[in-house]
Amino acid sequence: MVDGLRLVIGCDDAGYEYKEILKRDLEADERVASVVDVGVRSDEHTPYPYVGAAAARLVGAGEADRALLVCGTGLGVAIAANKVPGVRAVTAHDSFSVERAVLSNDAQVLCFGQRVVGIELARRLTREWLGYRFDPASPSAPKVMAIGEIEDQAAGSDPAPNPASCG
Ligand SMILES: O=C[C@H](O)[C@H](O)COP(=O)(O)O
Repeated sequence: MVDGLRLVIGCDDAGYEYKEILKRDLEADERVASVVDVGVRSDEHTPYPYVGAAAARLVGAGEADRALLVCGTGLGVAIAANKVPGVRAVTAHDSFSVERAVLSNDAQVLCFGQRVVGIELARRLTREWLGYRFDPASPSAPKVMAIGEIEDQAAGSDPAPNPASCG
């Protein structure tokens, strides 16, 4: 993946104000190629699982590189997004966790809680997040692959993962 990230942004009604602010920031960032807004709009009240899953499906299908999601806590949208095959979503409200979410976990989805973190910190964390790229040759890569193997096994298509494969 190179610069020019294709992003998705979404929220429930508890995350709407932050979503709008972060969306404007992303649209103005030269590292961002596109931003697709999956809602909600100001007059919508779609429950967070549907918004989280809609954003994650675009990532899982390869139509977007990453998603940024906001709900009250950042927890519900992450749980919903993680139900989509191939998607790794995290909630992170500190700089180190945002860095490791990409560099250790190759997480494509970052989630914030509007009721948890201040807007200026959320904006800063979003800027930092855009600068990280997962290295598929790093020692973290086999562990990320193991997550996929566990997912395949849970879907009933693969044998139980072998911990030795993580080194
Ligand atoms: O994780 C859930 C979110 O915080 C959501 O915005 C609020 O959910 P609730 O209304 O069920 O508390």
